[in-house]
Amino acid sequence: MAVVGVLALQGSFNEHIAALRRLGVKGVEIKKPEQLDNVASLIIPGGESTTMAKLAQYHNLFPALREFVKMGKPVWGTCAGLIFLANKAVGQKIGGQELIGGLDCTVHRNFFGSQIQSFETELSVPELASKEGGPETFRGVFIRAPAILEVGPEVQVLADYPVPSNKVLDSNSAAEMQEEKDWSEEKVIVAVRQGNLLATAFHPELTADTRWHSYFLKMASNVLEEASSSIVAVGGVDLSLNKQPKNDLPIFQ
Ligand SMILES: NC(=O)CC[C@H](N)C(=O)O
Repeated sequence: MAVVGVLALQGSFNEHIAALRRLGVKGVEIKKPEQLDNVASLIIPGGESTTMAKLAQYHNLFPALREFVKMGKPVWGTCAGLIFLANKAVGQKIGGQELIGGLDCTVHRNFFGSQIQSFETELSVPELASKEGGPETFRGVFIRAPAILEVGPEVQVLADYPVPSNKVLDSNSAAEMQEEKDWSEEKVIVAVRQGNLLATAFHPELTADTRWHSYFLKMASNVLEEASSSIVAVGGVDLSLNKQPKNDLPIFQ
């Protein structure tokens, strides 16, 4: 199994590396653009997306990260990493922040409120249920978490979470949301997959449950296998790695 790169600018990269280690897989820290050449897949951890974006700009990582995504290499973004991968982010500071883009969705950066409105919940994730009938629920750790408000047609929703419908419209704090008794329910999306991209609004690396990491490793090996078989199919010209994301550039707000 090839090593997995973990973007190590800020946030929970050590926890991702430890989770990979528990599965017998080596995670390597990525801090510079050229280090991306040594890995076949990448995890972008949670943390503080504006800080991470500033550090990524400082190290000139954005062009290489966009190229990595565009080439169809497997990438998983957790929490701030999800924000990084989104084509469009709302609820940001004026001026916004640079994104990698590629994931056809609109993400709300602090949808569930501030740090003190962080929470844990059991999520239903049918994709994680084992064939032997293992649990399909997963303990979602949401820390100042984003939520996905809209997805494009190529995005597969893996998990969602119920919230009051007016919350989706005007994004009050999670505390206000709990106080409103007579809310009608709507759902926001908290885990998605789009081809080579996986994104979760919560932090699987902060739990002892490695099923999301296993899911990503399996997804990555399938994506890479498909890519290498298409190289053989077209005599050395890898068409699958020239796929363009739906929207070429992320929108900054
Ligand atoms: N836990 C997290 O990764 C929080 C992400 C945070 N909402 C941000 O904008 O960076």
